[in-house]
Amino acid sequence: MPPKDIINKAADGLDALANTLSISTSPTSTFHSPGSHFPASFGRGSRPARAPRQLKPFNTEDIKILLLENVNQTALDIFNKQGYQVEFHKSSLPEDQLIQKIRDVHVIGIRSKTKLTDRVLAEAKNLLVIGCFCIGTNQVDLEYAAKHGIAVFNSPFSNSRSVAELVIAEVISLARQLGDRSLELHQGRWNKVSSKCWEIRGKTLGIVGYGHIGSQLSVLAEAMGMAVRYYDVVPIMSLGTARQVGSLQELLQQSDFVTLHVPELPETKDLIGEKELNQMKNGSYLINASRGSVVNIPDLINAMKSGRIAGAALDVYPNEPAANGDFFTNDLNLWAEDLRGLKNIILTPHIGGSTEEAQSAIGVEVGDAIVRYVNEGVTIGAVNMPECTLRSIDFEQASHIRVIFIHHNKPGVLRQVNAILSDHNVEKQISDSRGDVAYLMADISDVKENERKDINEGLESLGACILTRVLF
Ligand SMILES: NC(=O)C1=CN([C@@H]2O[C@H](COP(=O)(O)OP(=O)(O)OC[C@H]3O[C@@H](n4cnc5c(N)ncnc54)[C@H](O)[C@@H]3O)[C@@H](O)[C@H]2O)C=CC1
Ligand SMILES: O=C(O)C(=O)COP(=O)(O)O
Repeated sequence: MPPKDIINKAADGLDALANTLSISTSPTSTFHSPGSHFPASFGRGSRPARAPRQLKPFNTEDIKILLLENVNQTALDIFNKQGYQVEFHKSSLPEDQLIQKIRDVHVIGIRSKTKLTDRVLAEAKNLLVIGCFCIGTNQVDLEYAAKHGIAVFNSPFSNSRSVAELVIAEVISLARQLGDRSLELHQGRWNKVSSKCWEIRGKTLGIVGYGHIGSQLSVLAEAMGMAVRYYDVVPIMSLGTARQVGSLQELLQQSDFVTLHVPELPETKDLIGEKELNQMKNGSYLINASRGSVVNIPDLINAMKSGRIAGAALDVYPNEPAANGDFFTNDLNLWAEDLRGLKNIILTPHIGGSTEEAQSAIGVEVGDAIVRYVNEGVTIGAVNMPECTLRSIDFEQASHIRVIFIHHNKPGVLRQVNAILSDHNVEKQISDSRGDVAYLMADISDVKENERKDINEGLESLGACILTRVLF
């Protein structure tokens, strides 16, 4: 009978998982070489390049992955190529079903809708990694995940351009009241007006949050002849002739259009409410494609009814329907029908990042990151773990193993780890910490099959252990 305990989550007693993963040193024909993600010279200095060995920690067919929210086909292709068992859903799941399913899987892939709270994650005893196939990670309890040895990856900028282009379209559409004119004609009404319709040339765009999306938008807006001002909590280099202003109030007072591109944080909740709407220019416009919590929508409704705000475009809402075809009514958000009844408001169903280009790029980016993490333990790009990598094990190094040890960041742990590894030659090692959690990778040479188990059990027995994985 082959030895089985290759992955163990010490804190949670992961016997069930361990029993499903059997050791095998012969890669299947579907196995995709993780080494191919890095240039051949990666980290090698002047040594001649040698073929990287595929780490094969276990039968990859045993890895179970739950993909929700219509994650792109590109990711499915990557996981299928690995032989992972993929369960795919087009929408998010109600919490009780999510809890049921998450108990079983090693990987979960979500987008912005699925909330992975501590309550849900507490049930995820087998979970190694979460892939957010989007930019935002506010839907995941990142700290809880890290403390339980669960890495989280996202795609930090693959849909930024799509959001920026949508916002440009909305600036013009609001200035020309396109939504209303189109709706009227769809209803058979001809209504040719120029009153309160404007060119955007020469107008000021105020960007709140000058990160990946805000700065991309800045370039597009200037190309359309707009003046750009931005407010951010950190100093950021201006692109083109855009100018950073010192306060949100200053930005609101100067801008004809205000657009929000901040993450969901406690500090950005209701960032725009009654006070801020009153600071905006009379007849100005508000665009929110960040998160629904950033704007106080009842206050916006009042400001639009009073005419202070001449138009708005919203792509995100505090509560969003779970699936296409679901209704956007007062059952979901108390003010939904009031909002829908306003003039010159563009309401879109969270489609800022929903383009073919963005979704296929995100599928590849997050899919690859997950495979690298599962197969090689590489955390580059993780949002809640220290970022560590080691150059791949060479093909000739057949008896080398890679040890991954996620642990509490306490004094003396590395001494204990090295005592366990001291009978072997540690070829290379890296260790880094992020808050309370530390991550160690070590490649060890000439380890016999029976010694792998000893190393695994030795590391697992340390009090600081969160998760030990032995890959070979
Ligand atoms: N509607 C959609 O489909 C999409 C929405 N998003 C949302 O857009 C957000 C922004 O995305 P990125 O530009 O990629 O993020 P980013 O992290 O590159 O930039 C965010 C910027 O906001 C700034 N910031 C943080 N708190 C602030 C505050 N209180 N006031 C002013 N600035 C503040 C940060 O310093 C940073 O420069 C994401 O977090 C996500 O929630 C992202 C992609 C698609
Ligand atoms: O990337 C983000 O943060 C987004 O908001 C896009 O979310 P989605 O992938 O459309 O659920």
